[in-house]
Amino acid sequence: MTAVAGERTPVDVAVGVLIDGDERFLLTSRPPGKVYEGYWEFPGGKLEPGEGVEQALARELHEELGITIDGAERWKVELMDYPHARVRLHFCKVRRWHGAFEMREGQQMAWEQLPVAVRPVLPGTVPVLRWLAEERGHAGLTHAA
Ligand SMILES: Nc1nc2c([nH]c(=O)n2[C@H]2C[C@H](O)[C@@H](COP(=O)(O)OP(=O)(O)OP(=O)(O)O)O2)c(=O)[nH]1
Repeated sequence: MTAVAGERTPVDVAVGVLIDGDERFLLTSRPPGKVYEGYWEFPGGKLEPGEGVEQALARELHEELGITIDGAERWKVELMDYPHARVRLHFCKVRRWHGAFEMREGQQMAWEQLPVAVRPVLPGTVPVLRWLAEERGHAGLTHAA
């Protein structure tokens, strides 16, 4: 059977754009053993059956980072086609959380400003950096090539 990219059913993914009091945003590196290992992204993960976006986001951020979020604001939705999957990314801004950060999957974390210092960033992360740049009136590069 031939799989045509456009025909694949997208997998819904909840993604958190955590923003601190200095307007820095949190990036995490993809853990060892996952596709795009070592690439930097906004933390999150796939919705489980029956879950909503906010619920999945709260669960994933707790599982991966050890924090409990106090609300999330839906921001943007983006469809991405990768060779391994077609994903619908639900980006949510998170400004309040509690608990200490623990990298529970062996990933790394970095609080970033534009342009982002860490590299490489995941392809699905690039548009988010552009939206942040637009909101913030940041001209020029958003990340290193
Ligand atoms: N978390 C996250 N995933 C992203 C971003 N951009 C982007 O294209 N993706 C893609 C990569 C993956 O194909 C998918 C997220 O799936 P994942 O494998 O990280 O999710 P998961 O934690 O549920 O993984 P698993 O349990 O199936 O191993 O979304 C992003 O900024 N953050």
